[in-house]
Order: sequence, then structure tokens, then C-alpha cells
Amino acid sequence: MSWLVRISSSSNSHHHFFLSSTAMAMCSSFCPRIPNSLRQKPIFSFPRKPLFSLSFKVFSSQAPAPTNASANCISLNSMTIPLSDGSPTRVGFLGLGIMGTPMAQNLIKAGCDVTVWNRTKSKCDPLISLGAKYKPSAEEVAAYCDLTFAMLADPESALDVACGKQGAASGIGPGKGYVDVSTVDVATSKLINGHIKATGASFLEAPVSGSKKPAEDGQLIFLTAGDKSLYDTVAPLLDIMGKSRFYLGDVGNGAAMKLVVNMIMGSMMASFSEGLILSEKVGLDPDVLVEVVAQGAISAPMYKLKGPSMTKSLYPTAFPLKHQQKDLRLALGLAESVSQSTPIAAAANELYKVAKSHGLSDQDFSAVIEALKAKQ
Ligand SMILES: NC(=O)C1=CN([C@@H]2O[C@H](COP(=O)(O)OP(=O)(O)OC[C@H]3O[C@@H](n4cnc5c(N)ncnc54)[C@H](OP(=O)(O)O)[C@@H]3O)[C@@H](O)[C@H]2O)C=CC1
Ligand SMILES: O=CC(=O)O
Repeated sequence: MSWLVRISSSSNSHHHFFLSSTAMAMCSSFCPRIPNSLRQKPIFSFPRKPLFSLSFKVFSSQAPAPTNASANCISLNSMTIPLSDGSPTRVGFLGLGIMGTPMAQNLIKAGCDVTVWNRTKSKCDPLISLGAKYKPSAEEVAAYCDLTFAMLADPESALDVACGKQGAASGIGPGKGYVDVSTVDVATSKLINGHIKATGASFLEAPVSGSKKPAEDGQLIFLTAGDKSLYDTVAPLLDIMGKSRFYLGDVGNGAAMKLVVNMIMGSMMASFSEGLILSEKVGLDPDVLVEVVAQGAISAPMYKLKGPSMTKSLYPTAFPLKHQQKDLRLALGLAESVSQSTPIAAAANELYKVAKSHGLSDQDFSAVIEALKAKQ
């Protein structure tokens, strides 16, 4: 079965979208964010206990022939029909670092009722002045809110904030949801899932791909896994913070996907760094290399974005180097768990470790190039 939907944009162009049940099934895991012209109004409230939820997948006939139906899948949002008391959903946010702050800010700007907590309380203040409420512990946030997001540094902090003393698991309970958007390993995510589920609450892991700027612009990519009903419930919130979302099934799959992606990214950056250094050594202009790379098959937004500052030895922090090294370390552990050889990632990891030993942990991960300079 399929339907044709014509949508007029402000320009002369028309987009045709087919709603197809077959294609809907094929792309059930991937939902790019809908165009602004199709987006629902900001979420000022949605039900505490959603009784009914509906989501559509839409396919553009103007895109190239879909070799993979998911490439053309657009979600019209998981629309939750407000049949309950209609009171605003209380959204908690734990962890207000480089990523957590803009993500929470986007929820507040969209009109959500947001309550924040951060280990260093001062980082809550800008959000409080934007209208957020504050609770003095993760436990109290989880007890007060219907849905709680957590964006923490690493497996240790994610586990501590979720399951430690005054952690979220102590306050959460049936009917509530916990969404961990931190980058952690599979075992940690499963452990957190176990603690949260034992309280009767739901759990979704939802690590993000995309850095500081995509977080500010609401352009993150969510790699989710866990309770599907929680995924459906939080989809409108994910769509405020992100441009697309993947639902990957069982807990652990989101964490694993994120680690694989960041393993590739860490190796790419290390390789790019070698190229920049080598080009300069043989008398070429590294800035020209950046331009050449940008125009060819190996172009990547990351090179275009970071290359010009790397050639000036500037590394304004978007993705801290210590987190990239953590992700490589965790990805190597993932590979080892299935006896997969990852020599490139292992070599890259060593380079990031050298960079850390040079005091570059809190610089952007592109500062890995300094490890190569130090080796000369
Ligand atoms: N930056 C990026 O580009 C991206 C980062 N990520 C991932 O997102 C997560 C957060 O990254 P980012 O925001 O950059 O990191 P930051 O280092 O900026 O923030 C880390 C957050 O974790 C908190 N934290 C650290 N240790 C503890 C602890 N022991 N107990 C309680 N809270 C703790 C910090 O609190 P405090 O303020 O008190 O230090 C802070 O809120 C990481 O897992 C990272 O790998 C994913 C995609 C992109
Ligand atoms: O985890 C980092 C990112 O840019 O994605």
C-alpha cells in the first residue's frame, strides 16, 4: 500500500513523498529529522503516560532511486496523542558539559519543562536563568521527572550518576524513563539498564554522533537501543536535539555502533594528522593539502572544519581528546570481545595516549597532531 503526498515549499520546488507500508518496514530503524516545514510545533507538553502513539515514515520520490529504503525515510515524528491529563512532561538532564549544556538548552528553548543537575553546580546556572529548575542530586531529578537524560563523561561517571549513591536509580520508578546519551561501553550500558529496569522504569541508551556545534544546532544523530516504547515516547525530544535517530534493538547495540563510529573517526584524524605533518616536511603547504582533500573522494566535514585550525596549531575544544582516547580504548575492548583485529585503531590509540601524556587531554582531539610533532 502506498500514498502520495505533495508538499509545496516556499520556493517553486515541490517534493513528492510516498508513504509505503513495505518501505516503512524496511526503514524502521532510521529516521532522519523531518524538514522544518513539516515539523510539529515545539513540545510544550505531552502526556506523562502516553496512551497511544503513532509514527509515519515518508519517502521522497525526488531522491535518487533508493538502494536502501532507509536513505529516504523521513519521520513525521512519533506523534503522541495527548489523551492523559495533558500536564507537561517533566524532563530531567544530568551532566552539563560541552554536550549536555546545549542539548538541555535546546529542550528549554523548545518549551520543555526541564530540571537539571550537574556535579559542578555552577554549570547549571546559565540553564536556570533560561528557565530550568534545579535539584541537588541525580536521585531527586529522576524522582521529580518523567524522563531523565544523562550526558556524562565516561563509563565510570555514567554508572555512578545512574546507580551510585544518590544516583538516578534511587529516585526513578515505574512509569518513568532513563535515557543515557553518554558514550560508554556495552557492559556499562547493560549494567545501567539492569539497575534502572529493576526499579520498574524504562531504559534507552542513546549515544550521539555529532559534536559541540551539531549539539548547539539540534543536529545530532541518536544511536538508540533498549525499550522501544521509551524510544517512541522520547522521539519528539530527540527530534528537538537531533537531525536523525536510529533504533538499533537490544541494549548494547547503540553503544557498540557509537564506538565503531568513533573508532573510525579517531583513526581518520590520526591519519589526517600524519598527512599534514608529512606534507609540511616535504615542502608542501598543509593548507593546500586541506583544500585538495576537501575536493576529493576522501573529503570529510571533519577535515574541512578542523584542518585550517590544525595548520595553525590551534585546537579549540569541541570533542576533548581524552574522550576520543576513551572511545578508542573502549572500541578496542569491543573488538577484542569478538577476536577482531583492529591494528589501525590500536596504532591511533597509542598516538592519543602520547598526546594525553603531553597534557593535551582537554584540548580538541585534533591536537593529536601534536603527538606526531613531539615524536619528530
Ligand atoms: N564533545 C563532543 O564532541 C562529544 C562528546 N560525546 C560524548 O558525550 C559525553 C559527554 O561529553 P562532553 O560533554 O564533551 O564532556 P565534558 O567533559 O564536557 O562533560 C562531562 C560531564 O560529565 C560530568 N562528570 C564527569 N565525571 C563525573 C563524575 N565522576 N560524577 C558526575 N559527573 C561527572 C561532568 O561534570 P563536571 O561539570 O562536574 O565536571 C560534565 O557534566 C562523553 O561520553 C563523550 O564521549 C559524544 C559526542 C560528541
Ligand atoms: O563523539 C564525538 C563526535 O563528534 O561524534
